[in-house]
Amino acid sequence: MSKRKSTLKVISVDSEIDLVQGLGELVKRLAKEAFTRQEQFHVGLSGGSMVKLLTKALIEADVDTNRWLFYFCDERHVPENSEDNTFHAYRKHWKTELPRIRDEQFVKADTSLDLESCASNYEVKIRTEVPIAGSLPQFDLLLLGMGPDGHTCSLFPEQPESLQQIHRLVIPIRNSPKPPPERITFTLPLINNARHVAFVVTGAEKAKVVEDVFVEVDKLFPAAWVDPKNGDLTLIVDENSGRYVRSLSS
Ligand SMILES: O=C1O[C@H](COP(=O)(O)O)[C@@H](O)[C@H](O)[C@H]1O
Repeated sequence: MSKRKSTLKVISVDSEIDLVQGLGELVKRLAKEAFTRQEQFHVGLSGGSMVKLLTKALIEADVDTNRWLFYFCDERHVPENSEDNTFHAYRKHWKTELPRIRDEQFVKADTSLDLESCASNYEVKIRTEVPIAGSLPQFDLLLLGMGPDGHTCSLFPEQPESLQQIHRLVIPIRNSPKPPPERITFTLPLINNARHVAFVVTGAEKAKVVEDVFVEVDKLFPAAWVDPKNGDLTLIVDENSGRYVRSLSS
């Protein structure tokens, strides 16, 4: 029996140009599908390498983002104008590269609140904005990255208790092994209620963990817990990170 309930689709590409194209096609298709059900397309963003890749993908796909709403699967608890803040990173790029995306399309965390309030306040915003399915908010798409240690969002292998959270949808993270130390993050119940979760993972230093997570489904790695219960799971890898998962690609 498969170790995962969802079916994994692997898109393995040979260049960044192809990766950007594949990501652009995916988001465009999922947005179109969402608009057959509802007025808005609800997308959860990750930080790190995703910022530049998604920016390029949206430009390349030349997609109308007018009715998209952007959320943050995790956020660093730092001032909004800090270089470490994920909203700041997107805003900085999109202001010049995707100027049609408006500030009010971001549903962002209020990092001026204390850490605990920042997490609980963001959960309330998500419960208010995102359509509900099975009593939980259901994102149309979550775009996730994965670190070389197998962390995703701000769920880290050193903090396995964060994977056991069943009541809260957004939790505070203290002493994050990766700086900055204070963050908030989506939890597994929210992540696994999404209609579609897509990981985008690049770089040779992640090849082994990609195998551990997506072939072995080794639960030592938080990313291996991502398994949308009624949704689809896609992995987009480049020639370096995807070295050991070629056999899974369609
Ligand atoms: O700290 C974080 O790291 C992960 C992975 O980042 P990457 O640069 O290795 O792709 C990212 O997905 C997450 O949002 C971020 O807070």
